[in-house]
Amino acid sequence: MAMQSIPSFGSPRVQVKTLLSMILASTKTAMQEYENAGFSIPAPDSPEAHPSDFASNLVDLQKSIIILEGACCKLVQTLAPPVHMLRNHLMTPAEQPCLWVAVESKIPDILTQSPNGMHVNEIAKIAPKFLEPQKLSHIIHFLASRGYFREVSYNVFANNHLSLTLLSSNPLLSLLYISMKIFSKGFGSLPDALTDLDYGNSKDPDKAPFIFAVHDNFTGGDFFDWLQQHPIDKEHFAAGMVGLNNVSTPGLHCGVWNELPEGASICDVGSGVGGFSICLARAHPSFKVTLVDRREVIDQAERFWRSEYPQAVQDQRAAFVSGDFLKDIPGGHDVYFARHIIHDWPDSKAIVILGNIRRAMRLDSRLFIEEHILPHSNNAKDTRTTDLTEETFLTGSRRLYHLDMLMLSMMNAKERAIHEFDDLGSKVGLKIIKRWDLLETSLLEYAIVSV
Ligand SMILES: C[S@@+](CC[C@H](N)C(=O)[O-])C[C@H]1O[C@@H](n2cnc3c(N)ncnc32)[C@H](O)[C@@H]1O
Repeated sequence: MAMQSIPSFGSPRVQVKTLLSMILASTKTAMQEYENAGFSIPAPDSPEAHPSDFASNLVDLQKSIIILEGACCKLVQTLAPPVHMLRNHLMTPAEQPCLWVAVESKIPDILTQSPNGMHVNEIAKIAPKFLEPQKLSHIIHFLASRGYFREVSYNVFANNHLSLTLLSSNPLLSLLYISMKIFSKGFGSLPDALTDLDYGNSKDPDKAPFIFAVHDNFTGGDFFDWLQQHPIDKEHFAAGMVGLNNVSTPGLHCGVWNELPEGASICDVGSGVGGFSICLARAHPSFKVTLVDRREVIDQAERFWRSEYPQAVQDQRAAFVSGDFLKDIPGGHDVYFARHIIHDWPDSKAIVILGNIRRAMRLDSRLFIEEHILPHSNNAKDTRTTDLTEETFLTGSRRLYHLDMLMLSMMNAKERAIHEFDDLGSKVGLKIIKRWDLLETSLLEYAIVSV
């Protein structure tokens, strides 16, 4: 897509025109991408999934959607009175709980039996948990106003394209659960935790805002320690990570994995249950994958692989090592890979993890870190642009800053800009030698610079 840019100081009229042309261009690109991939444009009211829903390689489509979304928001923000925007933000707390009521009561699953719609009284009768029909009507009306479900006639609802994402088979819903039940505790305590003398000044994960919220009922430690003491939450966290992998596979499609020799051994540091490495092992059956995580998670990982990919376990192409990456990481692998690990930790601990990986590496080992990268820069000439460019909308994606806040509130950690990843590496004799753009994340390759 051609890049458009105007100075941020252009007149509002010019800005509006630029935004409109971005909206037009990105809409055309999105439509073209569907056509190029052989798909029709999805119908929002359709009660059936669209074949593109499961296509993870439509990167240009995803890019055009990010630009379209950013430009639409900016346009509304430009033209709307500011209190309009503020009032919109005041409404967000109801969204996740209402979505979760729909999921837990299996409303989308129930509606698949009735594509032309079902009365709310009937839905309430079939729902697995007690739901008072009038209250349920409030919930579904609210969700329909947000684009989930279609109201066919008064109080008669049908699934639509968006509500299909709430089917109980979608593992990503575990992220909705942890977001609503767990992450909300961290966010909710931010104002008090940030101004608390003890917690506010600390960069220790054991003193993160989330721990401030739960400390009365917690024996101490960081969020991952807390998770181990809460089995249902732990299961949801693992499932959510797997679900996330299903919607963010460009990392797998990036050419680097094809460069590796047959039989390469890959150490997935902080693997979780192996949402990424199970896809990697399937795509490259000669690779040997070693998963490293906390003991309880590694037990969970082994169960997950035995159920999802037993052949790999039987052929000893997957090994499960319990350990603490803040202490030690198994040595001698061809490749070290860590996805969404460094962002979980403040600098002092991130340096320890990278240092341990560095010590585990052979001189010819390769190291790949997959993370979100903030668009800040420490180069004065290269500071984040305030121009209205497509690049601005891509890198300034709101999800990035949401994650940054999430890391702060859960672990006193953060998302980082590229120079911060450079700085971390330089502390332990590593240097970034290549960056692959994976749309929302980047894959950074580090090499050893000092022995
Ligand atoms: C955000 S998850 C990322 C999981 C996986 N890399 C992925 O992308 O799906 C962070 C992982 O780090 C693990 N972890 C946290 N502290 C750890 C420690 N001290 N040693 C080993 N693993 C740890 C957690 O159990 C969790 O599985």
